[in-house]
Amino acid sequence: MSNEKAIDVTSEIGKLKTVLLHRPGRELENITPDFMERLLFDDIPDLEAARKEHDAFAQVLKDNGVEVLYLEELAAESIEDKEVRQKFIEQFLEEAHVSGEGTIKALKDHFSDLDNKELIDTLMAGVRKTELKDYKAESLADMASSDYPLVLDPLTNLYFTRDPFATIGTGITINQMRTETRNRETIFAEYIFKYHPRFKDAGVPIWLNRDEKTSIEGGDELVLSEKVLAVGISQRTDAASVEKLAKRLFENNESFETILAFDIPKSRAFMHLDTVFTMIDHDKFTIHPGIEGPLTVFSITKGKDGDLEIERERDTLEHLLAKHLELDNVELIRCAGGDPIDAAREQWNDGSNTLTIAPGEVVVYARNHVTNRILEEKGIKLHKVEGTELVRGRGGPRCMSMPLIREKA
Ligand SMILES: NC(=O)NCCC[C@H](N)C(=O)O
Repeated sequence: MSNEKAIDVTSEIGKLKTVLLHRPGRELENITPDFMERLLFDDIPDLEAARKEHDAFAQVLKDNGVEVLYLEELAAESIEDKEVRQKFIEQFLEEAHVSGEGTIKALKDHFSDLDNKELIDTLMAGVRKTELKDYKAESLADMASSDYPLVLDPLTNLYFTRDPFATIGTGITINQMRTETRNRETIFAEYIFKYHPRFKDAGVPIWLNRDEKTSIEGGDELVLSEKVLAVGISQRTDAASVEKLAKRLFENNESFETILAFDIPKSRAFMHLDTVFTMIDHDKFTIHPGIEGPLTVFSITKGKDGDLEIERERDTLEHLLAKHLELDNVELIRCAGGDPIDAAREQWNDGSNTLTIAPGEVVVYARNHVTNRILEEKGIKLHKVEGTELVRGRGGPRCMSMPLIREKA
């Protein structure tokens, strides 16, 4: 590789160079109505249609000069060493709480026939009881009856690559996720940054790791500029994680000077900050009007002796963003223009969740036509993609992408 850094993201809007995606896999075919809520889905997607939509999304990125990397490929390339592969399987099964010696043995036999890519796809998809041949009950845990049809749960949310780890500057946070169902997603990041040839010797700092006691998810982590981050305190991210992140960044001399903590309502519709607020140009942001009333913003800066200086911002969001980003003005573009019915409908379908691929140029779901028309009227260039199946997991283009490298904005 050239002298480019492995990770380099100092804004939400600089031209996107390299991005990480996950093509929806068989995990979506292990969602059933009974377990849908726990798996964080609101409906059952059609895998083939979801893949078509996702491929079209990836194509838009490639057509715009973006290098697209796939999580499943990087993960497979990270476990080429036999011992690493073995360790990975052990850790994965342990964290999945697979119990029963017979079950574990049958799963390991099942995996032994698979090459690395097939293994990763299978671990992502989960394993049904009916897939295990030659299964012999050996322990009480194997023998006790259970109606549960899976021996290994699927990781249904992997195509939302934004959340399990997140890039900030030249480093990453490997996230302690809020929910049990998403926590194993971060094992892939652990192995990629430890063992993948592209990343292992690149000295990528890990600002927060997956064993933290408080949670944070990438949808709450927004890099507004080289100096300013916005982090949501949300249904998924604890205030304590924001403080830890601030300390780690300030201690390690990254360029960041201010963290704006956005305290947003804790609800499923607004699960992360990026479901209600994204940056789309130097001075333009999308926002869902539903959070403007209840929103409180705190600014966190470096205090004395390693302490943090925390202040509650009293100004309007426009003014405080302009002040911290050193701009004369900023414009907030309201989801569906603020119409209470259209805004609620379109935010639910990720109308505020844009992926910016260059200043003033974003990828959006075509279905949010009221918001899209307003963005176009404001001079934003839109790449519209279909998201009828993808949106059933409640995430949009920003949620489905993790930028690894952006040009300076
Ligand atoms: N950044 C995001 O808002 N990601 C969307 C995640 C959706 C997923 N079904 C979840 O509930 O975690």
